[in-house]
Amino acid sequence: MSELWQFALVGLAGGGAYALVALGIVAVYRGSGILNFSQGAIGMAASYVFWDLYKEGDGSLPVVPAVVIGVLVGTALGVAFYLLVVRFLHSSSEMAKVVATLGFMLLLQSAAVKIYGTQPHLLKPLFGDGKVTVFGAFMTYDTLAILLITIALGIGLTLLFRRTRLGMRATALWENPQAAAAIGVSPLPTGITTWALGGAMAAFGGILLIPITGLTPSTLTLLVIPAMAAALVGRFTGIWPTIGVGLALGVAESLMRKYEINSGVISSVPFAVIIVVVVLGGTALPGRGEVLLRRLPRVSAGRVKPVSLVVAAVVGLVIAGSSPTWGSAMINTTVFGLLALSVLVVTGYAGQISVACAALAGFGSFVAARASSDLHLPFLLCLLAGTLAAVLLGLLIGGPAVRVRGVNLAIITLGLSLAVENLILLQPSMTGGSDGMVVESPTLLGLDLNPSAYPSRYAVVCVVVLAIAAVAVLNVRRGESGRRYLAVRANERGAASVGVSVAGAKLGAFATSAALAGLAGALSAFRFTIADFTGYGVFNSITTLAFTVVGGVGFVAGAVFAAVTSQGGLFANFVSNVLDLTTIDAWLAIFSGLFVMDMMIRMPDGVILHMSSLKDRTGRLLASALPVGARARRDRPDTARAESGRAEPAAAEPDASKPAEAPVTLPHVSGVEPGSTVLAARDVRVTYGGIVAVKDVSLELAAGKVVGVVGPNGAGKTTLLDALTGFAPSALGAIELRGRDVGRLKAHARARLGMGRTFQNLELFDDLSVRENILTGLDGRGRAAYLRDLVRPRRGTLNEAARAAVVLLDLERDLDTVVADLPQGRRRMVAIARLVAQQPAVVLLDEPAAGLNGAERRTAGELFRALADQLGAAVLLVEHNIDVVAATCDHVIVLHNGEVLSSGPPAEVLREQAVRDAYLGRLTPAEQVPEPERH
Ligand SMILES: Nc1ncnc2c1ncn2[C@@H]1O[C@H](COP(=O)(O)OP(=O)(O)OP(=O)(O)O)[C@@H](O)[C@H]1O
Repeated sequence: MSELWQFALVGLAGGGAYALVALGIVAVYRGSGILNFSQGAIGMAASYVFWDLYKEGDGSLPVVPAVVIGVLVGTALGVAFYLLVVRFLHSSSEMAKVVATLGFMLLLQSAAVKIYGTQPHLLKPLFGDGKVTVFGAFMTYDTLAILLITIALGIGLTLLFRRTRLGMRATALWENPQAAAAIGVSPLPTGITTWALGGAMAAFGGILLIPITGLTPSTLTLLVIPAMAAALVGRFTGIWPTIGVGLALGVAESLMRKYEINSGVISSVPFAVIIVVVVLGGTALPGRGEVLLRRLPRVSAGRVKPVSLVVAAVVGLVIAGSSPTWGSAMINTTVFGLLALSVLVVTGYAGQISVACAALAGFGSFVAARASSDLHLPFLLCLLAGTLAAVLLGLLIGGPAVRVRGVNLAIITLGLSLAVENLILLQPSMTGGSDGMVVESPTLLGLDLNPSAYPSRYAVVCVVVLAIAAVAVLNVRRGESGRRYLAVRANERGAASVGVSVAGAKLGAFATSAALAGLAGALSAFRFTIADFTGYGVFNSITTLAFTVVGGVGFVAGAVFAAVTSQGGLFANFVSNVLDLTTIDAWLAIFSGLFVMDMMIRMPDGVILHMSSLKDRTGRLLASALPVGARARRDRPDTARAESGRAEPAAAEPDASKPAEAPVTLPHVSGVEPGSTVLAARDVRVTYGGIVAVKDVSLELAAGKVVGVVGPNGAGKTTLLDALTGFAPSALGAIELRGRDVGRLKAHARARLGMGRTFQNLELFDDLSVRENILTGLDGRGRAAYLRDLVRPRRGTLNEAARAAVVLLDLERDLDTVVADLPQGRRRMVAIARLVAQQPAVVLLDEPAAGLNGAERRTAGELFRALADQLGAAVLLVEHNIDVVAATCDHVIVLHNGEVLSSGPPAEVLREQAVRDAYLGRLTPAEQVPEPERH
């Protein structure tokens, strides 16, 4: 027992350092809304300065002034990064913010390697060898100091955010930046202060940790991962939960050390526990209002341009074959290119910030090498084995993405990559350690491809593989799976409402991405006679993500750009061998970090989009100088659209824009008898904590009838819709759709069975075109699409119902317009067209006429009626506008405080005194409830 206690006390030192770094992350997040992945790197840089000055008494300064200067350096780094980078990112995407901090991390890390090298430095305890006794066990002065400082900073930060004007301003800015800006709160003072504090805490944590972990550029930089995990449990704002988890992590690691548990396990298990906690606390779909409208990186239309492809492949082959050095650089480039494509699929298309590609590649490499060295499988089968193994691991790493999103997912994937690295890739018993594993020389059709002997031959194979992968990734973009990914990336709730399995799409993206990474790793396994797996650390994942985002994370050309400029790639070979600048490598790494930050400020959509718009502008300039005939030939209408990443028109389909010869009608939903009960709900109840939002509501919806639901704000109308459609996880009660119990089905499964809905805030896919928004509701739902689209993408066509809706709602001209560019009234029409296209048997409309003008409201009212009369659907209409309700509905239900106050024909119900009191009380006696136009 006392021994356990002793180990627990020892663990408090490391845990305190985790907590200190994590507290810095919390301070910075609360002050500027940014999760600083460079927190550990700031601590590392400051620690090197301290170590340089102190060097265990050999330097020029005693410990205290050296610590003070180290902490000041950390403070200055934090403030400088805020002033030069962060403050320009306030309206940037989450991804740009993450990548900018990763860029700073790369900059500090490569600068430290350049200046100090990678050899570890050790220090004796900073506060001497003294100890205090705590319940029979010893605690060193260092540990005591770390603990006291952590607790003092915890109290200080709590007071800062609760009691000071600056802290309250920080909270205001964090909770509602627009409102805070409107009352004149400037983000600058809070930003500077919190980044200064963050930098100081990172420095403190780093310096105090040197005697425990030693000092290397990577150890302290990677401290950010457990620190992020601790801050994640405290949701990046809770100071004391963060401290508690940080300390617990350190203690757990120390206790495992007592039982001599494998070091890989020690560094992975506590973290794994945190991941489980966070994943269990996550949700399958974001809640109402949780989806923030944010700018997403642009994505290409996915057109394969055969000429560009052939030119690129020929250039690649020529370079690959030109000399062994270029061949080698080409192998590096293509391997990086595959990794970048893997990032493109999961992060660019599906919007999941995953920092795991190197771990997946490492695993693919490991399995391919084992297949060669143990099973002596032929080269191609080894590649296949590596690829498939990575897919399995990818599904495992992607698992949390089903319930965790955004930067939280970035942290979790980082942690899982670290676990893969520690548990598999760095385990000598499995991989042969630094000795590596002997692989057989690769051959193809009898041709020896041994990269050491024939780098050009192997490079040619790699170029062909990359070209095929690039075409497959472009195909995915044009297919059903691509639309699913983009729908999920844009709006998970909207995607589920049209029947897309959000979890399925995320896992599909993770699997495809893992296949590409695994293939990259498998190709690398044969790079030399001995495969080693030490080069697949999290820094490689970070660099790949950062470079791909800089190139353009939505564009295959962006991935190629990232590959060409990567370490050891074609550009680096050009600089070191053609320009003969052999010492450039370290500088290139430093410039890369600077470049990444600069790009996130100036061109967050990537270099490629910028180059393409430059090309566009030059083209237009040239065109204006050309004779008229030549100009007409040049100005093909689809050029700008394809290059700007806008959607291209789908394959041949009847032209919806032609004037209709007969009045357009919506085609009848098949298999639904007019007047039959389509949806029956009994005793539906939804609670949110202590609030009962819907109290035992029962209702029936019949085909061809419109039921209106009215009630004051907060009556529970939307919650009732959420419960019926599967968006309220806490809902109880029985819900039957066409006689089938759907109460336990997820939202997307109910949508597939014919339950269509709109949302108050529309939940459209803002960065997709109107046509693509509608197509997402029409696409097939099979899993086969994830494989089939790689080869034969289904571009999709608008069905009869969609075409009719497009004409009825006057959307013909907007079909290829990106939805974000439409005014609100037109966006409402898109939401309705997307719904109609699915030909649902039940239609649930949540305030669909809100914000429409008088004429638009009348058209909308007619359309809601047509949904029942022509489409034959059972319609439930939540609406505040009594004119619309009276004119459209056959039956009205009045909700008040979650309960049915009254129900019946509109003319009767809307006249009831109790209803008027509850909801219509604002009407004067002179005002009459209009007579319904029909029953
Ligand atoms: N996610 C949630 N967490 C906690 N309470 C919630 C949540 N969603 C809704 N509520 C509460 O449930 C009650 C019903 O809200 P709901 O939005 O369904 O009403 P509503 O009739 O649709 O109102 P409105 O007309 O303003 O849209 C309200 O008291 C609301 O505050």
